[in-house]
Amino acid sequence: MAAPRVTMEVGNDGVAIITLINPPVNALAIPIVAGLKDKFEEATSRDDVKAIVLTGNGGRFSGGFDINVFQKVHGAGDVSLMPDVSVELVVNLIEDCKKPIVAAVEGLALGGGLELAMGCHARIAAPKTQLGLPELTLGVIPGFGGTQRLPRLVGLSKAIEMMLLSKSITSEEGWKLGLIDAVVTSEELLKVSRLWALDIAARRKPWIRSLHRTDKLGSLSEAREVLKLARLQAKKTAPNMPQHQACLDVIEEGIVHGGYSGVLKEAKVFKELVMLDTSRGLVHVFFAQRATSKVPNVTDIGLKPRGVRKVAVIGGGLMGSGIATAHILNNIYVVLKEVNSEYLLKGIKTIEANVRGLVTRGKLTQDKANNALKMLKGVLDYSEFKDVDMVIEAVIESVPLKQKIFSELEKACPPHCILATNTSTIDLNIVGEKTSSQDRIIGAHFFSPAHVMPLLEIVRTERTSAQVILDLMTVGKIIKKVPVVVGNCTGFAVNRAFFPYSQSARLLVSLGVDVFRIDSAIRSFGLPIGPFQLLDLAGYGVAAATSKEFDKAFPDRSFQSPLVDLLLKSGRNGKANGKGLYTYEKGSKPKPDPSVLPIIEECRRLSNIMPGGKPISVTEKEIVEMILFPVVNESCRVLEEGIVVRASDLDVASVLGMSFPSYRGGIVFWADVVGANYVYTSLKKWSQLYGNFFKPSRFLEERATKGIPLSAPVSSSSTSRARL
Ligand SMILES: C[C@H](O)CC(=O)SCCNC(=O)CCNC(=O)[C@H](O)C(C)(C)COP(=O)(O)OP(=O)(O)OC[C@H]1O[C@@H](n2cnc3c(N)ncnc32)[C@H](O)[C@@H]1OP(=O)(O)O
Repeated sequence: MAAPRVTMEVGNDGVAIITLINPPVNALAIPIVAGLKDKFEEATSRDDVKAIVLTGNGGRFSGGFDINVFQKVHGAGDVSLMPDVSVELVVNLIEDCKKPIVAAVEGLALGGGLELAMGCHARIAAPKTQLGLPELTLGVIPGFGGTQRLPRLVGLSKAIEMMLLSKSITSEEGWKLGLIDAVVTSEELLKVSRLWALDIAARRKPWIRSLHRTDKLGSLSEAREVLKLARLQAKKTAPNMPQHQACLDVIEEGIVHGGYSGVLKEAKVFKELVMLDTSRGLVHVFFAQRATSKVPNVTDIGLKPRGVRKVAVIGGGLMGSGIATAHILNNIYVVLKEVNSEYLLKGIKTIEANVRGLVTRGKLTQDKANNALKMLKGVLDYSEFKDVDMVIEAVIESVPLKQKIFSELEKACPPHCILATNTSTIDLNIVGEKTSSQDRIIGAHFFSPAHVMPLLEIVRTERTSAQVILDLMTVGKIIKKVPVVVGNCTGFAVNRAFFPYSQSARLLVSLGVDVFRIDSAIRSFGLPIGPFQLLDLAGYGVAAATSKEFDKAFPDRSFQSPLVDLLLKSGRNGKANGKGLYTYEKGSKPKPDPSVLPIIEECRRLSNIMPGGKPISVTEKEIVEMILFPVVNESCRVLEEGIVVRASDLDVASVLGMSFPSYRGGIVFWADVVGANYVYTSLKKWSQLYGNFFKPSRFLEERATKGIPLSAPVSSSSTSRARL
C-alpha cells in the first residue's frame, strides 16, 4: 500500500485542491497531519492561489484521526506522541487562513475528519455523507476543536446529542441544521466547492469562522440548563465513563469564556483522557472487533464468499424467530419451518412483533418493515428446501431431535447448502453424526434476542470447510452482526468462559453474601444487570439445563447450587411468570423480593459451606473479583485450548455476548490490566478457603509466575488441543 500522503493541485481558476490520501478511510495519520500543514502553508503563501478546497481521495473524506496513534500513546505511555493539530493546523492554518477554504465532503467525515471540515469556511457535501464525532466511543473527546465548533454550527442540544451518543447524521440532515452549506451530487462536488471558495474570496458568499459564532448557542442561562440536563443524563447512562462529563465541561468552558478558550481546554482534557484505562479499553475493543474479520486459513487463502440468498430456519421459537427476523430485515429470503400450523403461526407472529417493535422504537420505517415481512414464508415440510443456500436449525437442545433433523436436511437441501445449528452447548460432531456432510456443518450461535444482540459465534469443527466458514462470516456481516469464529467445545467461547459467572454468584450466596448486594456490585462494575437479575430474565428452566451441561463437562470445577431447584419448587420462574428473586410490575423497575429470603436461607443450609456456619464478610471489590476471576480462569483454558483465534476475540465476544463493559476492554484485556499475578494469587487463596471451584488453571499459573500477559499469543506447542 502506498504511503499516506497529501497532494495539492492548483487549477487555472486559482483554486488549490488539497487531497487526503490514506486508504481505506483517509485516517489522519501523522504524515497526513504533517502533509496538511505543509500544503496549507504553501497554498497560503503562493500568489497564484486565490482559494482552497480540502477533500479526501476515493469517495471518503476522512474517518478521523489515526486511532493507531492512540495505541502507540497507550503502549509508550507517552502523550507527546499526539501532534498539535487543534491550534497549529485547524485554528492557525485553516480557520484563520487569509484565503477561503471550503471542505468538499463525501462518504464520511468522522471525528477529526469532520473537525477539519468545521474549521473550513464552508462545507459542501455529497448526498448521504455520514457526519459525526464518535470520539467518546474511544474514551476521549473530540480533540481538533469539535466540542466548540459543532455547537456553534448545529446548536447546543443537537451537538451534545451527536457527541454524547456518538450519533452521526447524514449530509441532508446536516444541511437542514446548518453544518453543511450545500448538498450536491458526487460528480459536482469539486466543481461547486471550487466556485464556492472563489465566491467567498470575492465576498459574494459569507466568510464564516465557526469558532467566532455565538448565534446558535442561546443565552448563558439556557445553555447552562441544557448542560445540566445532559450531565444528569450522562450520569445515568455512562456512570463509569469520565469522557462524558469532561466533554460537557469543555463545551461549557467555550460558552462561558469563548471558543478559543474552549479549544485550549479541550486539548488539555483530551490529553488527560487518552491516558486513562477507559480509552485503552475502548481503543482495544475497536481494533479487536476489526481483527475478528481475519481468520487464518479462511480469510487469507483467496476464497470468495458465495452468495446466500435464501435461508431456511427450523423452529419458530424465541431464537428461531429472532434469527429469521435478523435475515429478513437485511433482505435475505427466509422460509420458517415448524412442525404444525399452531407453532408456525406463533413463530410468524413473533417475527411480526419483532419487526413492529423496531418501527415503534423508530429504528425502522414502515415501508422497510413491510418489505422485510414480504421476505418471509412459513412452511410445514421440506419442499421449499430444494434451493436454500443455508439452513439454521433452532429447535430445543435435544440430541436425537437435532440428529434426525440433520439427516433429513442432508436429503432435502442442495449439496452446496450450509447446514448450521444454533445450539448453545451441544458438540457439533454429535449433531452431525448421522450425516456424511461434516464439511458443511457449522454452528451459528446467536444471542437472545437474536435480531438485536450483535454477536454471532461461528462454531467450526475440525471438518468444517473454510468456504462454509467464510460464507457464514459474510452472511453474519450482511445481517449486521459481528461474527467471531470459535472452536467446538461445551459452551463454545462465550458460554464456556462465562459458565463460572453464574456459578460463582450462587457460590457467594451459599457463603452468606446477599443476592441483591451481588447484583448491585456487578452493576457498579459496569454490567447492565447482575447475575441474579440475569437468572430471572433467562428463566430457571434454562439455567437448570445449562448448569447440568457444565456439571457434566467440567465436574472438577463446577459448583452445584441448590438455589435454582429451590426457586422452581417454590413456584418461581423469574421474569417469565413475574415471580423471581425480583418482583416485576409493568412500568416499574424490578424490585428485590424480600419473600425470597427464606428460600435463600434454605439454600445456604443445604449447601452448608459457610466457614464455621457464619456468612463470610466481603467488600464490593471482593464480590466483583470472586465472580469475575473464575471467568478469567476459564477464559485461560479457552485460550490454551485454542477455542478462539486470538485473545482479543474473547474480549469482543465478552463485550458483545455478555455485555462486559467495553470500556474495560473485554475479559482478557481487563484481567491483564488487573494483573495476571493478582488474579492468580487471589484464586489460589480462595481455592484454599473455599475449594476447587477457584483453583487456578495451569495456563494462568504459568503466565502469572512468568509475568507473561494473558493476552500474549499462545504458542502452538503449548496449545494442548489445537481447535482452530
Ligand atoms: C482528535 C480527534 O478528535 C480524534 C479522532 O478523530 S478519533 C477517530 C474518530 N473516528 C472514528 O471513531 C471512526 C472510526 N472508524 C469507523 O467507525 C469505521 O471504521 C468507519 C465508519 C470509518 C468505516 O467502517 P467500515 O467501512 O465498516 O470499515 P472498517 O472495517 O471499520 O475500517 C476499515 C479499516 O480502516 C481502519 N480505520 C477506520 N477508521 C480509522 C481511524 N480513524 N484510524 C485508523 N484506522 C481506521 C480500520 O481499523 C480498518 O482497518 P483494517 O482493514 O486493517 O481492519
